Amino acid sequence: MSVPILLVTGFLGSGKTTFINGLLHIEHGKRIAAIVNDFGAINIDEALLESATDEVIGLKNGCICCSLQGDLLRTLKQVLVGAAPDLIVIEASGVSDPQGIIDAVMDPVLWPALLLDSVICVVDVPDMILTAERAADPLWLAQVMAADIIQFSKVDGLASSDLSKVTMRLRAMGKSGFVGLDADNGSLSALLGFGRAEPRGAGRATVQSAERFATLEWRSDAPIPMAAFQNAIASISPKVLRAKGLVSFVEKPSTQLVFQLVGQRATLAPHTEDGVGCALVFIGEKNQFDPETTRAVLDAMVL
Ligand SMILES: Nc1nc2c(ncn2[C@@H]2O[C@H](COP(=O)(O)OP(=O)(O)OP(=O)(O)O)[C@@H](O)[C@H]2O)c(=O)[nH]1
Repeated sequence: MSVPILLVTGFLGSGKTTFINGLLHIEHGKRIAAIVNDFGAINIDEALLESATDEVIGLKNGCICCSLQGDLLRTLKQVLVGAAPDLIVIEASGVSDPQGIIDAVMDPVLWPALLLDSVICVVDVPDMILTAERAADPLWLAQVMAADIIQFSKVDGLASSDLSKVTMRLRAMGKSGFVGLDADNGSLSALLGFGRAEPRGAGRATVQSAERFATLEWRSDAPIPMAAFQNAIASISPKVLRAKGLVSFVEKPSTQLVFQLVGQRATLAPHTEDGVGCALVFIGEKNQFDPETTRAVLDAMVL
């Protein structure tokens, strides 16, 4: 029997990892392998999902829709060796056009053993409301249009009229499958089988992201002062689309925290494991975000 694949796509910081984490924590009795792709060299998503499932495989430093397509196929073959899982969840990076991944998993050699079941696009509802240009972004559009199912994220506290407006806009784009309004109430059975009947021939030309985005990986073995970190992030954030990683502060050096920045919203949350030092990744549009200037700001925190 073929192993179903659930492909989770969505823009940078839309909530893909959070959604998958929610899914993996539901009591479903299935053995799930998760393949997560981060654009940068630090695969924080892999670390965040590790406690939730049997097998998490991180593919980093590129995009599984283009430069890492070969790695994705090798990984899928490896996952199928021995006792195959009941389900494979693939998290695309926020800069991936899912069409490249859809094309890759339709590989004729793998096809009998795998079935691309459903493509889910996580849509950040407040971002769609507040960022006027989002709906015209070719990458965002490619992610939404490739999806069988739209999963709304960040709807807590949102007016129902805002949610209706967003739903209507997506319906006008031809989208009809909407499930779960937060990561906790999505259930596997509601997600599987959705797109199975969809014809998925060789796709359209994919949206290329390599020319559009720049990334920076920044590490420090030493903890950093919290105030210096806050100041550095305040000065960097206007030019950054997404940042995430682990940080530890001199005020509590052996406690690592998970740092998340989406747009202008930054959060720090406890990490499940203790550790010292920082490993952060920043992503921005090349025409706004300069990795070397950003590195200098971050380096100044530890001098
Ligand atoms: N309030 C709220 N916050 C959310 C929700 N989903 C995600 N977030 C927050 O949004 C931030 C980004 O979430 P992730 O799940 O890492 O997003 P992602 O799409 O995996 O990000 P990338 O893969 O880096 O593009 C984190 O700070 C999450 O805690 C949600 O439904 N509600």
